[in-house]
Amino acid sequence: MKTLYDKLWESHVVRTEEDGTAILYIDRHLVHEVTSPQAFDGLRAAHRQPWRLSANLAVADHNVPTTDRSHGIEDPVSRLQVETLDKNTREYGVTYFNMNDKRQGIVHVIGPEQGATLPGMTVVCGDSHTSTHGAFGCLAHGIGTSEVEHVLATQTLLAKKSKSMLVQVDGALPAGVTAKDIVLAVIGVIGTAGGTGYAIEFSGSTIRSLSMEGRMTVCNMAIEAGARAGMVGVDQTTIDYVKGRPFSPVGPHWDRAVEYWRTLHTEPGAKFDLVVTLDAAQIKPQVTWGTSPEMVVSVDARVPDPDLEKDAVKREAMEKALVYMGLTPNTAIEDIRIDKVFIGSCTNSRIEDLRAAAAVVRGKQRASNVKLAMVVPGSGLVKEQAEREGLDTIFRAAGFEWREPGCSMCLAMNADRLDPGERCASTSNRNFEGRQGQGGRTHLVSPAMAAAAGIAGHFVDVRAIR
Ligand SMILES: CC(C)[C@H](C(=O)O)[C@@H](O)C(=O)O
Ligand code: SF4
Repeated sequence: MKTLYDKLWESHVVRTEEDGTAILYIDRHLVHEVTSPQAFDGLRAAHRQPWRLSANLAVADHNVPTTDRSHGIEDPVSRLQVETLDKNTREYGVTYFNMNDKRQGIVHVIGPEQGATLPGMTVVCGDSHTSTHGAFGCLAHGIGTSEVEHVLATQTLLAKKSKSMLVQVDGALPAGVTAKDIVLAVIGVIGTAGGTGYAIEFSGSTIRSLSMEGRMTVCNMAIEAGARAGMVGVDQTTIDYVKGRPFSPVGPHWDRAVEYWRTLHTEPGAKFDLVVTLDAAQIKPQVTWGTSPEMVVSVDARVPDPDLEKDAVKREAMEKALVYMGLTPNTAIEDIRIDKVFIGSCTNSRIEDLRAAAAVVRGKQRASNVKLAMVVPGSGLVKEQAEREGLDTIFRAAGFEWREPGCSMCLAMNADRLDPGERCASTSNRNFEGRQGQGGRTHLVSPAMAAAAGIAGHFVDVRAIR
């Protein structure tokens, strides 16, 4: 009996050495400006050409401004980064969505949106959140810059098979609880090292009931649980999403593909190295309080007290995090006031996320203590769709800024950032020290929770305002 991971692995192994090192064939290589310059330099130095040009798709996302782009990029570092990708993709003929192309967006949003990510593929990118694409029944993970060069040159990757973990979530998701809350709750249970050495398959009736957007949110954060890859088996939801996208197969190719894709799930009785189960009914909206995604509690809880932690290492980490976050133990999460709101990132910038946030802010006003609330769509196409639905008008009327697509304040490689000491309700995936700007304080939440915090000025339980 095979797991989905076994099937994906076996169908891509070119050769396995005695020590288990394998050469994996790569179907899709996504490229962005941060991790590709040296790879292209290496290719150039070795007088090599990309092995299979059409497997590559490039986009600029991390360094692009989210304000008017018609005059280019002001910051010289970001400008050089993006111009280098412009130049490299032109020189090698790689398909590229430049920053003024409406298909441009965060690499993990545009891959699926374009149908460049298809079930059964191996998908890599020089970016840790490539795990997102596993939502399509893909084996998808991040690679380093030297591996980017290797994939460009050979269309293969050296890899070792991971252990397998099943995260099984069953039951109906309570109102106001989202895919983001599921994955934060999972990380709260297994910890940020819990997935180390594993490929995680997310399964169970709750996961199956999620849209593709929700499944992507869950797989996106598999990396924050320490796993290299996260994945979900293919079902009708997957196939419906993929149909008719620009890079998707058509005609007889489509039919044959669908037939194969339907086999991409774990067989009943297949064994996993580790199984973790969660009851969806027990999951509440989640808010991180610390500087690691595992430092997370439910919105109706309080900031934990390190004095109650028996493990000395953990206690010290908690104390340090609380100092950085400027929080006092036992403060009710709902009493934490915020300065900024960021709705965006490859975790939560898809149409469904923007709809959920807009539903909360509709007809209301940003709190006076919230200096900035920004909504950054994941791609130009998401932006266009949202505008068709009037979501931009709802956000603007509520005092939220409506921006151009990109990574933005998820990691502050562009002009969007927190000032030292500022506290942010953010829909992104990492709350590390300085992640959103030096000295900035990040609380990870779902889009609805971020929107609600922007209106109230502090965290509130979205279940209460529905
Ligand atoms: C810049 C890039 C290499 C990085 C990653 O790998 O994840 C970034 O996207 C992030 O989220 O920290
Ligand atoms: S949105 Fe954030 S997490 Fe995603 S790729 Fe960009 S920087 Fe990385």
